[in-house]
Amino acid sequence: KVDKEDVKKSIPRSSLTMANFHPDFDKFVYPPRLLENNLKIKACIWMYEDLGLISKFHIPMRTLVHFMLMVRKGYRDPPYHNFDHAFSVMHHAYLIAKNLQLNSKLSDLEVIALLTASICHDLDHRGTNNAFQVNSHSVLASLYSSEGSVLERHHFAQAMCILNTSGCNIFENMSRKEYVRTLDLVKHIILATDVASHLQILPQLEKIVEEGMDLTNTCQRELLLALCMTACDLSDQTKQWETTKNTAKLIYKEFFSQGDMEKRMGNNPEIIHDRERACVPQLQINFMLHIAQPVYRILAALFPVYGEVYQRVQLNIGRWRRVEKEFKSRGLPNTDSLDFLT
Ligand SMILES: Cc1nc2ccc(C(=O)N[C@]34C[C@H]5C[C@H](C[C@H](C5)C3)C4)cc2n2c(-c3ccccc3Cl)nnc12
Ligand SMILES: [Mg+2]
Ligand SMILES: [Zn+2]
Repeated sequence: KVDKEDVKKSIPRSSLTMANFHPDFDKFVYPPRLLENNLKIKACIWMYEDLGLISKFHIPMRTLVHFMLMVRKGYRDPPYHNFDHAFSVMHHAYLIAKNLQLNSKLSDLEVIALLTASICHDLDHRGTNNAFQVNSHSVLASLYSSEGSVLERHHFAQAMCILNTSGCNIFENMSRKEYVRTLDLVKHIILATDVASHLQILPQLEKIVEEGMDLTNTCQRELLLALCMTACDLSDQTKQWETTKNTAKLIYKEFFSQGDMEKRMGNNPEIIHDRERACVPQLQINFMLHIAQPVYRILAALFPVYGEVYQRVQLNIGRWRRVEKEFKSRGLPNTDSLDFLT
């Protein structure tokens, strides 16, 4: 007797509608950095499909494929701010949309804007931060420093270039009104990834937690989208220790390279960029306590199902505290020798 289940399992579920990247692919515990590179484009397309966005906005498959290939090409290869980071950020946006049932609280327009902003949010990142653009008088600074969020404005400009490339405009079948609104949302969400901007809206987010969220209010919907985007941008901190540890290695590799360049330019780098002065576990704990943890605490307060994500951030902070003690007890030199990270 051939069991029905066995027959179903034997059918190759290769069609897009039954993607099988991993049994936990749509769970908060899944670390997207584990997915092999040549499946990432297909996974990006699957995430739009699974959220019903391809049919809702009549996105031609060839357009979505061309768009994704152009986005991947639009990333450079610094240690951290590369396409792998963009993919992991988009994956967290997909998890939030799916597991927080955002489509019942936000419009499909807001969901597709969040997903698209996620994969585009660091386009053409050079591995140096906003302060470096200004101090080095980079071309980007000459373009955008008067308005602030120099890099983020460039990332959005790059996303617009891709959408304006023929055959790549995934929003082409939207009404004029929808199209304009979606681009405004993508811009708002990408600009929200400037941590300085996030810190400015933090008091308003705390207020929403105290007073309860009113999603009929457009400002509050846009604050929620900004919060979700920051949660996605920092989502490596919400995975198992291996991911958090590896991300620290990549981020500080990028930070210390910037510090080396600043020294060669005769400028004094921030401690966080100075391989001779930085104590990585301490800096990591500072970042998690003051920037990352509040993000996940607030999102978990607004959406209880997100509590498991907040718990994992807490676990990782505890792990870094243990590492910091180890670091100090061994009197390790403040080099960037993160290899000690067991
Ligand atoms: C692990 C980890 N550590 C991080 C430590 C520090 C900072 C950081 O920007 N600090 C600040 C500290 C003050 C106030 C503002 C503006 C500047 C001055 C610089 C923020 C980011 C960190 N970060 C990010 C990240 C998220 C968004 C953009 C860029 C990055 Cl790198 N993603 N992961 C991490
Ligand atoms: Mg960024
Ligand atoms: Zn980012």
